[in-house]
Amino acid sequence: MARELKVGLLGGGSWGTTVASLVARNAPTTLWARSEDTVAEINCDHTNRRYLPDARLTASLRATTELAEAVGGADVIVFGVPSQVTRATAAAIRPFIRPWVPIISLAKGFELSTGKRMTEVIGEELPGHPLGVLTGPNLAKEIMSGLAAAAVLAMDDDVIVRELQDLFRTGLFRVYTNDDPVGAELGGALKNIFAIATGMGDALGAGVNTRSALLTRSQAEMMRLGVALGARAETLMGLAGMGDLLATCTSPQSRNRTVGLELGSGKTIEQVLASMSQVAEGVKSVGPVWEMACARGIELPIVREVYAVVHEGAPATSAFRGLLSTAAGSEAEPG
Ligand SMILES: NC(=O)C1=CN([C@@H]2O[C@H](COP(=O)(O)OP(=O)(O)OC[C@H]3O[C@@H](n4cnc5c(N)ncnc54)[C@H](OP(=O)(O)O)[C@@H]3O)[C@@H](O)[C@H]2O)C=CC1
Ligand SMILES: O=C(CO)COP(=O)(O)O
Repeated sequence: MARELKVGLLGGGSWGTTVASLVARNAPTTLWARSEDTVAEINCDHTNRRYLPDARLTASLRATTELAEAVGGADVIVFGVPSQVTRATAAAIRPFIRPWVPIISLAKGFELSTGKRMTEVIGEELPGHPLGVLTGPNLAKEIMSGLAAAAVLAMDDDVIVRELQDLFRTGLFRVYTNDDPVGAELGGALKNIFAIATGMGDALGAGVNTRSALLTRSQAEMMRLGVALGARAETLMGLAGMGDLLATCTSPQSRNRTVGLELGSGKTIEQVLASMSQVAEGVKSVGPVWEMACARGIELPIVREVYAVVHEGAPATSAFRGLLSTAAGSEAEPG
């Protein structure tokens, strides 16, 4: 079944290119990137050195700068652009896509202006399409270097999700189905904020005990807000939540953790962003997430401290003083 489907994937960065290369092993796949150089390199050399310096891509993967060519004949569309350009990209493909084609989102962020999840944004711009997310502890460069990984493909429709599972999986990329797309999407987006916190702590010399406490309390914050926003707790305990939290908070490859490391070393957020050429979604997500928590009266001490460093110019050292000064009551309570 999967071999008969044509796939159009939007986004020629680290993750869009990685997923396109995996899917191209299973089905004809066309990747859209806005850069002519990236497209020419993928088609001629089967590489995308700017984002995946050492990776060799599946030779059958085709790339184009034309949206119509990527999505016009596609049976499945995959969104791999950063969250803040997802709405514009969805609007731009509207004239070209066929009705009822399933759309899978890879992005792990919230829209800055609305606080919406990416499948909400895509659904508003492209109504009438089955929507899903592919997410989990999936560092692009690791996967392209041939190391095994696992992900969840989450959709409300359990027939479509099983048909699409075969598109994404390979021998080393295990794809589990999941019927809680809201929870899977929230887990992937929320963990980025905690990776910034972990990076700050590591830069300040946190020990293994401290980091373990921070990760565990991060998981508790993810559960508190995630469940209030409609996630199922078991989804947040799985690959899309706990799994991705562990990967992103501990890997030197994580861009969000790197942002935290740099903030912890004393740089301002402006200096950190000026030195980065890749997206770290947690920087934009922390504002909407903090607002959602405040609006619901949900206490998230770690998110509060990351917000203060990113948006209010507070030093990372004061974030840790702030966390330590929060009274430790019952483990079931915030703090
Ligand atoms: N990297 C990873 O390991 C993983 C990332 N993700 C998620 O995937 C999403 C994409 O991240 P990733 O691929 O890593 O990002 P990268 O920073 O590696 O690449 C960003 C891509 O977006 C493109 N882009 C930027 N602005 C625009 C725009 N205005 N219109 C169209 N395209 C644009 C860039 O194009 P150009 O090169 O022309 O600037 C580039 O192709 C994020 O939400 C991320 O959280 C999820 C799992 C793993
Ligand atoms: O989502 C990711 C791993 O699952 C990638 O994390 P970063 O965006 O922090 O690199």
